[in-house]
Amino acid sequence: MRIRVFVAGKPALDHARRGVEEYLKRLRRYGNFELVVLKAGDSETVSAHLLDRTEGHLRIALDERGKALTTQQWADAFGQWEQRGDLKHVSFLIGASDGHTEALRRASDRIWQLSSLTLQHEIALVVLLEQLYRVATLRKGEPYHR
Ligand SMILES: C[S@@+](CC[C@H](N)C(=O)[O-])C[C@H]1O[C@@H](n2cnc3c(N)ncnc32)[C@H](O)[C@@H]1O
Repeated sequence: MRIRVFVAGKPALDHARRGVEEYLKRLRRYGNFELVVLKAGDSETVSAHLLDRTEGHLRIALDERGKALTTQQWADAFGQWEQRGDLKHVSFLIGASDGHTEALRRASDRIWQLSSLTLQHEIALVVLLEQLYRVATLRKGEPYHR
């Protein structure tokens, strides 16, 4: 199962770029994680590209209005997806400055939040990668998550 994180535009904020690099480096030990950076643009364009690039994937739209889950619930969801023999790609989708379009929300399998606060998209990316790292260590029984 390949886990992809999609974001529009390379992180420009220095602190976000360093956070992204750090968690991607840490995630390398845990298998198939990839960050895909799409061209930046308005919500319509970015959502259309996200849909185009994730055809056939299990799509998780990240959105402040989404469902709030615990880290353990994220880990349980990963476990269930792995049990499914048919699931090759799970993709996490971060939206543009004005968020995801309604079409993308409808086409997503899950809509999850990272918090109920509105985060700048590069900060949302760092929080998401840290959470994926946390889930990976939790599932291996490693002591990072407590
Ligand atoms: C600046 S936010 C967009 C805010 C926009 N007003 C909206 O209604 O979605 C850009 C992207 O960052 C991600 N994001 C920001 N805050 C988030 C949160 N608390 N939980 C999950 N994703 C978030 C989402 O993918 C969002 O589309």
